[in-house]
Amino acid sequence: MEPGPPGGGRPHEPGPFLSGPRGADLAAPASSLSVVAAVLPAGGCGERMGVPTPKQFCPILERPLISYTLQALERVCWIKDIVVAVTGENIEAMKSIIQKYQHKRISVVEAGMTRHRSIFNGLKALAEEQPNLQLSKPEVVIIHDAVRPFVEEDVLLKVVTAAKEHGAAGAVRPLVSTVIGPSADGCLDHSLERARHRASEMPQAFLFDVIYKAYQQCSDYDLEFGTECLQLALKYCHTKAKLVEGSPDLWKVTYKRDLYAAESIIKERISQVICIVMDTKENKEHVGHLLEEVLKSELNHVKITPGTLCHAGKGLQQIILEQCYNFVCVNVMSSDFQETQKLLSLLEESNLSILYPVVVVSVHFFDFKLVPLSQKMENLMWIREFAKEVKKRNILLYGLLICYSQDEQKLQESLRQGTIIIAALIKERNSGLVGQLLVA
Ligand SMILES: Nc1ccn([C@@H]2O[C@H](COP(=O)(O)OP(=O)(O)OP(=O)(O)O)[C@@H](O)[C@H]2O)c(=O)n1
Ligand SMILES: O=C(CO)[C@H](O)[C@H](O)COP(=O)(O)O
Repeated sequence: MEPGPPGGGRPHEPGPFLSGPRGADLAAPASSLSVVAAVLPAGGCGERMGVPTPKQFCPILERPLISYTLQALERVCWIKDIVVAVTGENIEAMKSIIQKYQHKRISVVEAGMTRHRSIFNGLKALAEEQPNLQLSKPEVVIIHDAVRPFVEEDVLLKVVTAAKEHGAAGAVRPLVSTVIGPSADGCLDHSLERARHRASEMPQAFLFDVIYKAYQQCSDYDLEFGTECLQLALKYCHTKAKLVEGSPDLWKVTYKRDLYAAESIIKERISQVICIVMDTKENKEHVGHLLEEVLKSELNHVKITPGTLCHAGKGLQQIILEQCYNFVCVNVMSSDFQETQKLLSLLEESNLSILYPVVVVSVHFFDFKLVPLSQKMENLMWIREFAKEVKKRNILLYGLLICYSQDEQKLQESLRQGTIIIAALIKERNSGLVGQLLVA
């Protein structure tokens, strides 16, 4: 990964939840003087996923799942240190992920044979001086599974604030299915009243001294078979955890289908804003403006924002800050790819595509009556070369040829067809289609 321009920081997390700079609308935990750290157990083998790669390293849009979880935690500026526990054989892979995706404030420790042992190793790294790690004991520690990528700042804040008051806190969800207890002969012994029970999810937070003492005292049986940190705090420190209602997105990626669900959520989040760039602003009759209007009316759930490539890309910098990962570039006035090439250079210079694939649809209008199709196609075939080049930087370039007609009705029909194609390209982010020229 090549470094970006000076000051061109890594982009923010997309999604409907952040309006300004990361977490600007959320205050730091109750007392802003408290030091908060996080421990992420990531040393499992993902048996239930049924694939050779441990699920935390499985790719979603070509980036490992764990990187999304790290991103969700590191964007919270009041979390000082994030300790990740991975198996010895994955330590180097983990370090490369941290470097490649420019994660900050992360320390890596060796995982244990069970989740509880991995968490304990993370806590030890925070409590005791470690030769290669510069960590200090926090007042509050968050524990969060590396395979729950959609944790939001508001729930982290809620569990931390509750942990400061109660000693321990954890996110819960209503049960989806009823929990039943079977007897030894495989028959129903008893069932729990669903409305009176909750599913324990993550994140959880603890006063550090409470959870560390609990882990130091707990039995080998607890470390081997236990699945609930809140229970350890109760059993060994008599600390009754406060339960905080969490969102459905906190679920744990466990089975293969969960990877598909996670990918859909991520794609949905990064498809909410489309920037339309064109080589003229003044002329309202410009066909690019007509396309903009159709995009706005057909994709009314998406924010369509005009972008400018003039003034050394200042307009684009702003759009990058607004977490836009989709660009429609209209080439009309300039020669075939001039505007698209300008846009691609600016995107390549920025760090926008480090975390998510950026879609660029290069739009070209074409009047059958004026230019022979073969001649136009010959020029546009260059798109394949450009696409191959920018794919290396995680930019997905597609071409779209829209038939231009003097007949207004026909033109509107082509524009609507073009909009459908643009929406599909953005939604799918299909890397197999890069460099293809689609016709509307
Ligand atoms: N020895 C272990 C086992 C699990 N974990 C971590 O604990 C979290 C939740 O555990 P789980 O979903 O059970 O993960 P796996 O043990 O990997 O999955 P499976 O039970 O299907 O094997 C995961 O981030 C996992 O990597 C860990 O750090 N160390
Ligand atoms: O949901 C949880 C809350 O405590 C844990 O993630 C879960 O219990 C871990 O167990 P396992 O590793 O066996 O899935």
